[in-house]
Amino acid sequence: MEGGDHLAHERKKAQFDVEAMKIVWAGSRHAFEVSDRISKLVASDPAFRKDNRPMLSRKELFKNTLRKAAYAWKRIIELRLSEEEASKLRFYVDEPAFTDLHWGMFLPAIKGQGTEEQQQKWLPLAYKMQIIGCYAQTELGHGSNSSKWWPGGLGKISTHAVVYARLITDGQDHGVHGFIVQLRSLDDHSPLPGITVGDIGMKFGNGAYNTMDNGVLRFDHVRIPRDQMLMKVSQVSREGKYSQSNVPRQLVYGTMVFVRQTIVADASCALSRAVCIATRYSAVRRQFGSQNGGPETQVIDYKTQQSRLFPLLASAYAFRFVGEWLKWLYTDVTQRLQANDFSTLPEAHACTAGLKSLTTAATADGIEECRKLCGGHGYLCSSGLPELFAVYVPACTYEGDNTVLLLQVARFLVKTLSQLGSGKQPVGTTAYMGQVEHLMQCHCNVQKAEDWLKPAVILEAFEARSARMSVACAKNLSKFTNPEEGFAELSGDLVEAAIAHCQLIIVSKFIEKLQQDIPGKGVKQQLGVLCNIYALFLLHKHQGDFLSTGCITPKQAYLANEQLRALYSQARPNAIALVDAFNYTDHYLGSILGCYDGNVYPKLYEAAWKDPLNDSVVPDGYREYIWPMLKQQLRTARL
Ligand SMILES: CC(C)(COP(=O)(O)OP(=O)(O)OC[C@H]1O[C@@H](n2cnc3c(N)ncnc32)[C@H](O)[C@@H]1OP(=O)(O)O)[C@@H](O)C(=O)NCCC(=O)NCCSC(=O)/C=C/CC(=O)O
Ligand SMILES: Cc1cc2nc3c(=O)[nH]c(=O)nc-3n(C[C@H](O)[C@H](O)[C@H](O)COP(=O)(O)OP(=O)(O)OC[C@H]3O[C@@H](n4cnc5c(N)ncnc54)[C@H](O)[C@@H]3O)c2cc1C
Repeated sequence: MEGGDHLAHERKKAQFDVEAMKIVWAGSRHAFEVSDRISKLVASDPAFRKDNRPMLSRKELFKNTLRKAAYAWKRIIELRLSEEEASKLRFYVDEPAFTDLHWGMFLPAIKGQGTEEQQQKWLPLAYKMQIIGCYAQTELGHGSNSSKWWPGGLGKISTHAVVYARLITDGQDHGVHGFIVQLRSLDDHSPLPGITVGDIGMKFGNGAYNTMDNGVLRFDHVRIPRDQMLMKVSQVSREGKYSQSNVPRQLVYGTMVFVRQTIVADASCALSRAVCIATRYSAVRRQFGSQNGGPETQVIDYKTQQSRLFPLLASAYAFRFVGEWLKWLYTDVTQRLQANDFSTLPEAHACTAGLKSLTTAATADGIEECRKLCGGHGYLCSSGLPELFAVYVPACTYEGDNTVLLLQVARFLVKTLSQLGSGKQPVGTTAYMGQVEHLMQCHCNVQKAEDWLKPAVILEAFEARSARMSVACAKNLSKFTNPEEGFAELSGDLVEAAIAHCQLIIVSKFIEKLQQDIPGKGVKQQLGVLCNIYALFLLHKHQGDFLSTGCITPKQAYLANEQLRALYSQARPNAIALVDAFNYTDHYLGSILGCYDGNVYPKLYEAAWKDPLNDSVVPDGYREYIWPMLKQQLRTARL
């Protein structure tokens, strides 16, 4: 390796089998092999180069994305890639594009809400990319009748859209329904009569999400054929008669449940990527602390650096496992829906909404923290972190604003509690509410720091905190005569209760993961350390909740923090190997600071000279603006 492996000494410190951890991270040997093969395929193909993105104008950037998308599709066909491989290829190309919405929302919306007949008609066209679709729900203003605004892929490329609009028959408003609408001619791509469509303009960050054509759409007397209304949930007959299938109306929002579940898995990817960069760089970077003329301290050895970095490393793993579980939950609810069992839909909605909110918020904040952990160099585009942040941060808003989603979770929690009175036993992620009487009065029995390593102790503390916060909200709500008024007044507390519940889910799924058989020397032990870091970090951060609800004492909070410090020391020698287990190529990371060999400084130096500003020694504009100014100063000085 050119320049040698500057992190080799760190890799030797690992106390576990990194190859085995790679399989755990990927989810299975098969998933690992697909991911490994496809990531290398993308990394080795110059057509997928991405380091020039920050330098390109919007038009160049967008055209480049179209080129990459077409080339990716060509490779998918040539190599006869499976759906799984093709989706990995798009993932590793790592550039937001209209194809994300085509595959990620347009197709799932038709699958989830279209009748068999509609699926047979539209899906083959979409699978072969003979039509390109987007998902048009959000409006410019309020309501479902102004202009669509934001849909990705809509602005310049989509030929079709699933449009959400109010259905009115015989003067009666039946609420929002999905319709497949053709937007553009399949011959010359011009908008069809009555359709106004275009891009909404530049977004946050240079390059970044500007590869996407988020769009605006208006209709003027556009006729949508009756059979293009998605009719699985409700139907309109030829005579204009409206009817509903014997299924919950909420299925209209099913695409969001699907996509939110994928967003949780994506959060672990984005966070792990930032953490990989910050961890490798923290091991390379030395700053101060030299004794007797020896080398300066690696910044990763500073406890403050560890207390900021290692919880993020642990969160990346936690989100990975909760994402895996959420995928299982989604598959389970889908199978039940097919068998007309709708009982788990509200829980699936609450879990996907809440976990989407929690994981995206923590990831967006985590990426920014990683930038700061890399000091000044983190601010350079070549660190990969500014672009990653700019691309990632809208995840806190799209697919439902995070606060709005937490309010959905809060409604579910309040409903669950109110049903306890009627004897309905909560199941799944709310099963703990069934022991609410115990959880309202139990005492944490931690007496020494190591007691905090017991999974049962951690679980009970998180369950008690969540139950007590939800019960407090329910009690306060009961004081209002108008429940909606009460909900609005107490929404801040309700959001906090929802956060406590979702944190409990993540912690409990990490603990459940550790109860499985996990092969590989030291792998389970390292995951145990990360699980405890994740749980105790949350406990430390939210100790106000735990203390004010009386779940723990101040002494126990102190002991949790003491244990946390000890866990950081255990994680330290394994840190580099734990990020190597993500198996990211340098191409995917897109970061000089995070490169595998840790040969950061020569690469930074070399990259600087490639900046277009360094093409000439004297910059454009010097003669025009600076030289006359200097000359003027010179003249004044001589006078
Ligand atoms: C779905 C919204 C718009 C509904 O709002 P509203 O009409 O006010 O209804 P309620 O919030 O009162 O809910 C009624 C009822 O339905 C349940 N419910 C809500 N959502 C779902 C769901 N997804 N699945 C199942 N059930 C659901 C809710 O619990 C209530 O049940 P009750 O038993 O209590 O009656 C609103 O809730 C919402 O989700 N807003 C967010 C809008 C959103 O996510 N938009 C996404 C646009 S696409 C996008 O952003 C794409 C991004 C790009 C990319 O992903 O790359
Ligand atoms: C990059 C990007 C891509 C997108 N892609 C798509 C797409 O492909 N298709 C599509 O249809 N849409 C898309 N969207 C739109 C996205 O789904 C919406 O922006 C999102 O759902 C939030 O809705 P809003 O913009 O109307 O925010 P608002 O609802 O106006 O939120 C503004 C503020 O009000 C608060 N608020 C709103 N309602 C409540 C409430 N009931 N109680 C308390 N507080 C509240 C919110 O918390 C927030 O702080 C995209 C958005 C972005 C940024």
